[in-house]
Amino acid sequence: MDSGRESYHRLLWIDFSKSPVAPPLGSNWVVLSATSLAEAEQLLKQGPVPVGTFLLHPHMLDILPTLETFLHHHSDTEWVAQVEPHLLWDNRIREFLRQCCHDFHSLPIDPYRLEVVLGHAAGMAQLLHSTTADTRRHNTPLIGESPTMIQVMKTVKKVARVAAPVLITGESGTGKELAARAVHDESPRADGPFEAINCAAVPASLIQSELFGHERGAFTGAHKARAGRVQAANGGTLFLDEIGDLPLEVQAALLRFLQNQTVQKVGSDHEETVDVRVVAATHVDLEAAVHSGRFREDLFYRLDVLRFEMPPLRERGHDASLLARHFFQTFSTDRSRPVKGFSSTAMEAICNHHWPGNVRELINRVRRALVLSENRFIQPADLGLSDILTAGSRHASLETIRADAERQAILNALQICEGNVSAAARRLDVSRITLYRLARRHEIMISGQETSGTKLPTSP
Ligand SMILES: Nc1ncnc2c1ncn2[C@@H]1O[C@H](COP(=O)(O)OP(=O)(O)OP(=O)(O)O)[C@@H](O)[C@H]1O
Repeated sequence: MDSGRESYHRLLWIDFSKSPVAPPLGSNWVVLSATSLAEAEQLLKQGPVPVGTFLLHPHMLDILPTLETFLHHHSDTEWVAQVEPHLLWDNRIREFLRQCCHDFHSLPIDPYRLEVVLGHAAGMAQLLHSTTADTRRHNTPLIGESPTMIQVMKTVKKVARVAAPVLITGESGTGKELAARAVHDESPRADGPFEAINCAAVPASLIQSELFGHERGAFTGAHKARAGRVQAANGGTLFLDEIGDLPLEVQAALLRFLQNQTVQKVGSDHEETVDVRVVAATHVDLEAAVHSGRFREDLFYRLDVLRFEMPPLRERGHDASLLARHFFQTFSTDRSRPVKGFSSTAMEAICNHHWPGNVRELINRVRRALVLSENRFIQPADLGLSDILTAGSRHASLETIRADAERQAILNALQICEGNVSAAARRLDVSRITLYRLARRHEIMISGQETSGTKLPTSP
């Protein structure tokens, strides 16, 4: 395969309708259009196409099995379905999307959202094809060089070795799912399946059968028996995202499964044994949910065996700029006036922004800047961050600026010294005791002291 970055923006656009729509995409995409599977087949024969998308209309339910075979046959391409929203309630479509597609976009087309989804698919294709199958499995895809992220990566490796459940906490968009995948990839189960389910995204009435499957006729619309996600994860890992949103009755079933490694389909009277490792994630405080009666205490203790937190992006020092450069590379285009990179003020804005939406927000801002920027180098305004620098310089008191600089200097020193407190203290020309005191003041946690802020690793 051509290893050039541009080649990842080759896109196959399949529209089966009589009057196909013109793809509303930026010129960064090299679009190959097809109106039938035969035409698509011909185009795919001419060379690899990393991303493919097709419009799924209701009249196509009949050809779903043919489409499924076609997509499986071309599984080197990352497929994105464009679907009429009401079709998403059809179990066949849901299963089809889950089995055959990288992602889906609900119609009508929203060019910006569609570009984001296709961009992710292109990024994923690049990631998958630029590494061999072997190194892919053993390389964590988490990017970061800050002490907090290095600590996360070490923790991932440690927890991957054991079979106990893992609980990943952290704000939305910090990379909890990515970390869960890394746990799976580093574990002895790496060759098994990784099944992810977002408990908040599935309607409460469907989640039990989604997780554990159902027998034919178990409820209205259950035309045939189906295995659940737990069974699908047999031999691998089940990732339960937003576990705090699981309804109480499903929590009871999940607890039984965690205790016995057995599942019972909805409408069935017998249990099946499965071998599944559970990784759960939450952005809400599960302990508080237990106190308020929204989450079962016994389930909480079952899940909370190995816990780690994904730090918010604002606590990862220069990782924000590292990630910005990474996503810039991923989504960069071959436009006639290509954007070359970030201006120094844009980088400053990236480092100063609070990132409430974490890495997901960063991805979106970089993508938007790449599409909208009229400049050779991305400016703060292209990122929607022009206020940051001016607001920062207008309102921040000298004391705040000094405190920020002190905190950043400590984080940098610890990062450079790989968490070695003595070396970092020497570098900053302060005593170890002073460094511990300052770290406590700035809520930077170094092992051996108790604060609730940023956690940093220490060398032995
Ligand atoms: N350290 C990282 N390196 C590279 N990409 C990252 C990193 N962290 C997050 N991402 C990317 O950011 C996006 C959001 O990550 P992810 O979905 O894992 O977050 P999350 O914490 O599970 O979010 P939510 O709580 O909303 O489900 C994904 O596209 C992911 O690939």
